[in-house]
Amino acid sequence: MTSIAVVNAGSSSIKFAVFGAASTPKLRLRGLIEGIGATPRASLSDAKGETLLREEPPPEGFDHAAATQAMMRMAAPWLDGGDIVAVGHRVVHGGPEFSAPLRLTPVIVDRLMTFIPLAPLHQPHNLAVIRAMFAAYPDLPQIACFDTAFHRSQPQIAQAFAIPRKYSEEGVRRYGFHGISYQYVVRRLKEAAPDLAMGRVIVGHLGNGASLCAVSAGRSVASTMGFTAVDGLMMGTRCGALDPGVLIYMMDQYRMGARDLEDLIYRQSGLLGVSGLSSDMRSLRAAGAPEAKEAIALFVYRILREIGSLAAALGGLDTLVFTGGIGENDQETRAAVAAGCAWLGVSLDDEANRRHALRISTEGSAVAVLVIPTDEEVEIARSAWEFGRDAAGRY
Ligand SMILES: Nc1ncnc2c1ncn2[C@@H]1O[C@H](COP(=O)(O)OP(=O)(O)O)[C@@H](O)[C@H]1O
Ligand SMILES: CC(=O)OP(=O)(O)O
Ligand SMILES: [Mg+2]
Repeated sequence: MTSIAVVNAGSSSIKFAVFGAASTPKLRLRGLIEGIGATPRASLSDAKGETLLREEPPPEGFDHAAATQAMMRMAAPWLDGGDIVAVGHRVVHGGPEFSAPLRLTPVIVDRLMTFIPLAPLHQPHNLAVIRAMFAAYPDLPQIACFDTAFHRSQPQIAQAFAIPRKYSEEGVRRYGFHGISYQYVVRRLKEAAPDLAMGRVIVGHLGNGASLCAVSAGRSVASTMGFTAVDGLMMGTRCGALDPGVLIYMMDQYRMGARDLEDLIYRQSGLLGVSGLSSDMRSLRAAGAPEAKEAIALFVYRILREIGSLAAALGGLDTLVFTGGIGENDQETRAAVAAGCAWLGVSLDDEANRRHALRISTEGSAVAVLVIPTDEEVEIARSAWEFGRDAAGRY
C-alpha cells in the first residue's frame, strides 16, 4: 500500500501527516510542531492518536527555519521508507493564476514567491518547506493545494474592490482563504446533513487565523477575507477589516513604512493587541482580566457584524457551522455568537453546546447550528491523490 505525505505550514505551526493513498485517505501518522516563536512543542502520534514522541525544543532561536528542519527530521523515516508517492502541501496564496492542485516545479515556486507580501505569515513558510523537500527528495512529486481555490466560484461582484479597473485587472481583488478547511467542512456537512448542505450556510473557521464563508448549495459565494488573509474578522494577531485611513494616519504620524504597517496589522493587533496579554483564546479565558474580556467581546462583535453581512449576501440563513481551534472548542464563543444571532432565528441547545455535539441548536431553531471539526490534512491528501492517480487508481 502506498502513502501520501501532507505538510500544512501555518503562521505558528507546521503539521505533517501520512495517509494511505486512496480516495478516502486513511490516517497513518500525524506530526505537529506548534508554538513557533513562543513555547515550541513537537509531537508525533499514530493513527489511533497514541503519542509516539514528544519534545519541547528550547525557544531560543526556534524559528520557522528550525521548525522546518525539525519537521524534516521527524518525517525522514517515513519519507526514506519508499512507500510515499507524493507530498501534498497547503499553499495559502495562489494569486490570480493558480487554483487547481498542481505539481510544483522550481519555476512555479519562484512565481509563488512573488505572493509572499500578500501572505507574509504563511507563504514564506509554505515555500521554505517545499524547497527543503525538493533538496532532500528531488524525485518525489510535490503537489500544491491552494487555500484560495475554494473561493474561485464566487460571483465577480463578490470579488471586486471599488478601485480603478486597471488594478482589479492586474489581480487586486478579493481571493478568500481557509478554502481547504471550508472544502472539508462542506464535504462533511453533505455527509451528515445533505439537505442542509444544499441550503444557505455560513461556516466560521475560528482559529489563530479566522474567517467566515458564505456557502450556497455547496459553493463559496462570499468570504470575509480579501486580497490578503488580514481582512475581515479580528484574529490572534491580525486586526481584520480596518479603515484604510488608519494606515495613512500611521504613515503620517509615526513615519511607518510598508513593513512597519505589515508588522502592526499582522503581528501586533487582534486579540494580542487589544488584550495586551496574548493571542491565544485559552490564555485569555484563563486570564480573566478586563482587557482580556474586552478583546474577546470585540472578537465576538466583529463575527456578529460579518454574519449579518454574509447573511445579506446569501439572502437569508439556514445553517451556521463552527470550526477551527476556537470554533470547535470554545463553547463560550459559540454561545455568545448564537445569542447575537437570535434575530436570524438561531436558538442554541446549551447542553449540546457544552458537549461540543455535532448539532447544537434546539429542535425549533430556524437556523441549524453545527460544530464540525476541520481536517485540512486529509483534504490535502485527498486532493493530491485525485491529482496524481491514473484511471486504475494507481499513482
Ligand atoms: N479548548 C479550547 N478552548 C478555547 N480555545 C481553544 C481551545 N483549544 C484551542 N483553542 C484556541 O484555538 C486557537 C488556535 O486555533 P487553530 O485552529 O489551532 O489555529 P491555527 O490557525 O494556527 O491552525 C487559539 O486561540 C487557541 O487558544
Ligand atoms: C489563511 C490563514 O489565516 O490561515 P491560519 O488560520 O492557518 O493562520
Ligand atoms: Mg489554521
